[in-house]
Amino acid sequence: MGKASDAVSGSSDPDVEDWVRSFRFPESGSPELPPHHPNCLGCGPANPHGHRLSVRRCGDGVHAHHRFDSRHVGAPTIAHGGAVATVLDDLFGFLLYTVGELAVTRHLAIDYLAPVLLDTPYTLRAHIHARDGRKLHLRATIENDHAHVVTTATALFLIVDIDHFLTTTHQPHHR
Ligand SMILES: CCCCC/C=C\C/C=C\C/C=C\C/C=C\CCCC(=O)SCCNC(=O)CCNC(=O)[C@H](O)C(C)(C)COP(=O)(O)OP(=O)(O)OC[C@H]1O[C@@H](n2cnc3c(N)ncnc32)[C@H](O)[C@@H]1OP(=O)(O)O
Repeated sequence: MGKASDAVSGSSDPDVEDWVRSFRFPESGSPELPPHHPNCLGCGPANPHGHRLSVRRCGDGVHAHHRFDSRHVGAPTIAHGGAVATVLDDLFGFLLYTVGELAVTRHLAIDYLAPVLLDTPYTLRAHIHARDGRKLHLRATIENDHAHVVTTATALFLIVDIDHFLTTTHQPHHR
């Protein structure tokens, strides 16, 4: 797959430029998918507040094993819904490795079917439900060790070019 930096047109932020220059889509055969940024809140190994999500390809989709911990408490023993959303958003992001295009979250919807418990193992899965031009319609589940689905999520990611990450001033978009 190509380098994301092929279309770089310049940036005022050297950190962003570095990220763009070094970003690679991994070979399609590799099951392990790397974090897209070391400080990412979802998957970055260098972020002390992060989830350090570790994601693999699984068929046409991706999957991960994850435990929320005491940093992610909402009510006692239960993970904060925002922490769950963070992890699902990041998991969706890993599908971009299977698409080979850069995209960002435009819409994220979550059904919290049952509490997600702290210090408890869960399996997360995501796949591309449909693609319509730039629009990627994505679906995900979180399942406990008894094969009960505790959370479902859908997302719309929109494919963007690299300039999206190099532009320092974005105008709001209205629907
Ligand atoms: C932190 C970012 C990291 C991203 C990394 C990317 C790639 C790296 C590759 C692999 C990485 C591995 C893991 C990644 C891990 C995590 C990823 C986290 C992802 C995020 O956390 S990312 C941050 C949050 N995200 C944003 O920061 C976006 C802010 N936003 C914008 O920057 C603009 O909003 C933009 C550019 C998205 C779109 O702007 P735009 O102007 O190009 O698009 P426009 O509005 O025209 O809509 C186009 C068509 O979508 C239709 N449409 C719109 N909304 C709809 C809805 N709700 N339902 C149904 N259809 C809808 C319209 O109706 C139209 O349809 P049509 O074309 O048919 O008319």
